[in-house]
Amino acid sequence: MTIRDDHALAADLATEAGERLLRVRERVGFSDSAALRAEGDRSSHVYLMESLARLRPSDSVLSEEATREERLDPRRLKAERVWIVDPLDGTREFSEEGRADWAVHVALWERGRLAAGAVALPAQGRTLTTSEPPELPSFDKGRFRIAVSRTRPPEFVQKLAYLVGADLVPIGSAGAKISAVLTGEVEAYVHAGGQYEWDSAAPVAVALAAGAHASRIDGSEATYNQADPSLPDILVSLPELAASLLAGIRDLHR
Ligand SMILES: Nc1ncnc2c1ncn2[C@@H]1O[C@H](COP(=O)(O)O)[C@@H](OP(=O)(O)O)[C@H]1O
Ligand SMILES: [Mg+2]
Repeated sequence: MTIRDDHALAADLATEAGERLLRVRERVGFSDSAALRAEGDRSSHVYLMESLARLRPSDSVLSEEATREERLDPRRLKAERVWIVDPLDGTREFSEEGRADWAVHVALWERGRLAAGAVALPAQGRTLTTSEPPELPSFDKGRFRIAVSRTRPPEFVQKLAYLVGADLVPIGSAGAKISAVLTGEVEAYVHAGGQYEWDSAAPVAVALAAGAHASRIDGSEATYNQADPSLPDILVSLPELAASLLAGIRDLHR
């Protein structure tokens, strides 16, 4: 692997981790889905940790699959550069044969902001990256589509869809849902009720680089590398839709 810069490194690592996950699916099979999920999470985490230790030895890493002690390591809060990774986002969908809505997330946080990121969608054969952000589709007035969790859709989102004139599209994985906004399968993603920094850091980095709207659902900036990695809600949309979605969410929470 030749390492050009942080954007290229994020893309290369996410893509390679994704190819390894496709091989794990082939090797382990789908008959014992718990075993497949565990092997996918573990092997992808080990690959990303070993690669980052070798290629960026001075940087810190925050990974979903790290131990609690590793995640709470106070050195991360003093570090200038922290890689925030989700080795397998949409673990449930990864373990279901035929599903392509799962992802590998690799983001770099540097001195207070997301500096680079990549989302690999291995079963879709593509990686979205900050080095070459996707060109956003344009939005014509009319009904639009909001991606929601297949298994944990926020309670208010059905009402929100009614209010703003949208249809809900259940998709697994935060990375796959945010990618769906950037590639034109849906126009927005709304989540609330629980999530962590690794679920959104890389896809939000790519969304912002592409010119999409990405924020907390109250409109404030999503901030990363906090002591508590919980980041329970997120809104990503085409820029034209952000104001009406934020207004709708505000009305429903009044
Ligand atoms: N209420 C909640 N609490 C904690 N994590 C949540 C959550 N809802 C979704 N997530 C996490 O966000 C990711 C996308 O979820 P979903 O597919 O339901 O939209 C999943 O990551 P992992 O697959 O990495 O665990 C899932 O665990
Ligand atoms: Mg995740």
